[in-house]
Amino acid sequence: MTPAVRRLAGLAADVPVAGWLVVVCAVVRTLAASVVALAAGRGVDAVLDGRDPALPLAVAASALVLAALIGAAEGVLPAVAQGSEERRWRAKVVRAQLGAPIDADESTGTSVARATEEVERFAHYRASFLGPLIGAVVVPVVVLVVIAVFVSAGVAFPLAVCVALIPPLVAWFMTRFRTGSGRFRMISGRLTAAFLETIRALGVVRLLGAEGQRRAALAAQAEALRSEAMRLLRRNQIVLLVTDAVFGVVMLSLVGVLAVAGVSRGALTAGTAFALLMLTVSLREPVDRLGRSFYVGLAGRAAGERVRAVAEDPVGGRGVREPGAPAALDGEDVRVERGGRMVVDGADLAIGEGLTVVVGPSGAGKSSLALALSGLVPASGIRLDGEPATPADLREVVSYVPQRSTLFTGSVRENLLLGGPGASDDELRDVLVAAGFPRGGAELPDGLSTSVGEGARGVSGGQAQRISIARALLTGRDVLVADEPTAQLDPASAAQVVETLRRVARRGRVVLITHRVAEAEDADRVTVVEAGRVTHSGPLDAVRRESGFLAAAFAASASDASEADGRDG
Ligand SMILES: Nc1ncnc2c1ncn2[C@@H]1O[C@H](COP(=O)(O)OP(=O)(O)OP(=O)(O)O)[C@@H](O)[C@H]1O
Repeated sequence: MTPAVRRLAGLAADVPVAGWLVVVCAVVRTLAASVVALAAGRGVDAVLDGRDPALPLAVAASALVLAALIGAAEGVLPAVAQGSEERRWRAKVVRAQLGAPIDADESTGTSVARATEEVERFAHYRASFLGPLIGAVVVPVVVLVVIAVFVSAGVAFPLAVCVALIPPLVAWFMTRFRTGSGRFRMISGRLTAAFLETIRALGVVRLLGAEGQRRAALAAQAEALRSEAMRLLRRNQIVLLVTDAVFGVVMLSLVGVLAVAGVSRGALTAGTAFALLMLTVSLREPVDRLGRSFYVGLAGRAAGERVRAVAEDPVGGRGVREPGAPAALDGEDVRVERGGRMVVDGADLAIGEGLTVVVGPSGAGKSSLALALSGLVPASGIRLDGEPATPADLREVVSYVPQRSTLFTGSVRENLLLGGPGASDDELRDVLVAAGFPRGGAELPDGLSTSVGEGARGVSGGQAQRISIARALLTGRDVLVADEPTAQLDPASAAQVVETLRRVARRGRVVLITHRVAEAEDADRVTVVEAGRVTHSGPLDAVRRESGFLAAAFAASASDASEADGRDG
């Protein structure tokens, strides 16, 4: 299949049933309009010849009513299809976004825009653009056949050449406009993200007294969006003008010349020449429609690519692993790109049984590696049971606990059930015991029914982190990756969380990313990440001897501890 054929096949696959109905309606309506033109021509001839034009005019009037009725149906079909297309694609996107985090680097603004305006544009494109687009190709062919059969093949041929120039012309304009709408999208996405950020951090903005600055920044971005929209509209108008000029001036002039020549040679009657002019007008109509909605086509196609990338991302991975056989997770020459820069660049690592503690300087790439291992940002080089693993494969075997615990408004029970739908209260209590609540959650004010608010209000930071670990354990996945779970906790809570992870690691595999090197005591292996690579990995004592970073970090940690002791003493 050539790329052009593949593109056409892809286009046809995108047309919903209503779109094909629109095409059928357009063809039938064109045939009815052709009957109107030809019968009107006969009427003109009848009048000029002094015959009764009643019959041809009655035929023309009936065909006109039919064409009008079909035209009305053509107007309603896309509107009906738009609603169902929108519901269908929005459900797919939301399911994919909830089912598996696509990419931790994607901004909230982008995710929201995709589930709202991009779905809307894509639905509009499928429901209202593709049918008329196919109509724009099919209808002129029907008109040309009518002209060849009922008017003159000699006239149909030069018109066919003229019509054949339309698709390349429109395609040329479309490719020119692609970059323009890409910029619009980017500016629009940034504005959405900036609005969301400001709303979320309104308290901080007020405390800083920075309302004016934020307002000015948002106004500047809104102005950039407005002027980009105007630029796009201007370009759109140019396209309309050019297509109008080609069809209005060139085509009608050509037909006018052909009609006059035909009549003066006696090859055409005046009525047939009149019919030819009317038919030429309906030859223009689909291109007019296309011209009016071509921006819908451009924006919709681009939105469709992004909607599809999410909606059709396989939420599930391989799904073929034997239950009970723990996944072997390792990486060779692991690379992770973020923001256009390679932030993990050639890391080799093995995640064995027990506790693997990952340490390294700030900005070395530890969090990026943790996200990649969890299937939350794309990476190359990660293997599962010796085979290259996709993010979807990894999400089936790895659970992830981030630095800030994510608990949703609701009860502890509801939050836990997100990790193990259908788990009984006894199972929830067991998992809470494993996560450092020896009384299975009875130590919380209301047990499993304790309410937590947005973020984790209602329980302490350490408790929230241990509830998050319990929820991760409920997923039953083989590897638990925790990225600095103690960074925001006081020493006592941090110690409880680390103790919990050590306990969990006794029965499985835990990867703990941390700044506190003391948490590496008792680890089964310590991995040092520096400048995007694993520089040392092995038992703590060996790595401590070999890694300058780790030796220095332990020395700093010991002097911090003795200073603290000195103060306490
Ligand atoms: N979302 C992002 N987009 C672009 N670059 C990013 C993103 N997140 C992190 N980076 C860059 O990737 C590099 C590694 O960051 P990462 O957070 O993985 O390091 P880290 O070792 O975990 O650092 P820290 O210990 O300070 O948390 C940094 O240079 C950072 O600027």
